[in-house]
Amino acid sequence: MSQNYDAGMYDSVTIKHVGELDLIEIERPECSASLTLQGGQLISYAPRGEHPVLWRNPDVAYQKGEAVRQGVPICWPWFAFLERNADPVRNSFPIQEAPAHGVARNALWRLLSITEEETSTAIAFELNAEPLGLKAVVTYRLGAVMKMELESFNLSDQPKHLSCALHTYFAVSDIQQVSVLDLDDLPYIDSLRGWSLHKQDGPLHIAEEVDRIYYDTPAILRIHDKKWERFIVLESSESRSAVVWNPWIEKSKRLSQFSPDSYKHMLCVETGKLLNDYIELEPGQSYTLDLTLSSRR
Ligand SMILES: O=P(O)(O)OC[C@H]1O[C@H](O)[C@H](O)[C@@H](O)[C@@H]1O
Repeated sequence: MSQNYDAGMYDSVTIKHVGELDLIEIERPECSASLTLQGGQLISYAPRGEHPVLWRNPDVAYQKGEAVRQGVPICWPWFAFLERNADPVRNSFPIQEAPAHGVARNALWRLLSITEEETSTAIAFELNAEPLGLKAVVTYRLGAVMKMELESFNLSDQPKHLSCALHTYFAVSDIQQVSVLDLDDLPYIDSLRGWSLHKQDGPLHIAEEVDRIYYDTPAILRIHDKKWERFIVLESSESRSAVVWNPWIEKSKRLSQFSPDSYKHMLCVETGKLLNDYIELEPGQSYTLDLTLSSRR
């Protein structure tokens, strides 16, 4: 690893070079996981003895400067195309040709700390986005559950408004066997139907391309997987919006690092601060978005 770091200091941590990136691998009695400094990203996570919570993409490229389509890419400090964001977010970043999903996921973050705790390993990364007047720190706690916190800091002397998403690729047995619970009655924007507003009726079953932003989401969302007889539970005390995305057949053909059949084995539920649920930061202020993932019978 290019950064000053001695893997030998930690029982649960090893470093592996894959493609062009270094992966930090965690093996503990409670779980296995891997992370990379690029994107400050969690790449894999599986509680011991269980199906992985995060999808393992067989086509993933570990290339410098290219987002890794797996795990939890961090979309920050805006989600999707900047021009699709609320006015205060757009106005905070008066830049030409803003990259989709912000600047964090392709950038090299700095390792801040690794701490071995009694039942988890904690790892923190920092991204100094000085030109945007911002800094981000992400902290992961990897144990029988996965806890992460994404802190955004306003380093500038102007108020800043930002959006973000924890673009989580979940592993599913078979996309036709899963449903997303806890969305009933919620409003959502459907980006595949001209960004029109709709209302969810019952659990969400995926049987075609889906790309939606749900509002007013509760603190807990669940993905029910009938075949694997499990619920993945997403908990966030701060997020009130979430994207649900599956590219299905046609869009899969246009995606990088994605096999034609991969849509059957993944589902993105992206806990976030999106559209009008954006983050407001006064100069010097910070904000923490939290997410806990667990797998239950
Ligand atoms: O291909 P990417 O830039 O990684 O984006 C992948 C997907 O991210 C989100 O889920 C968006 O809602 C989708 O519209 C987009 O296709």
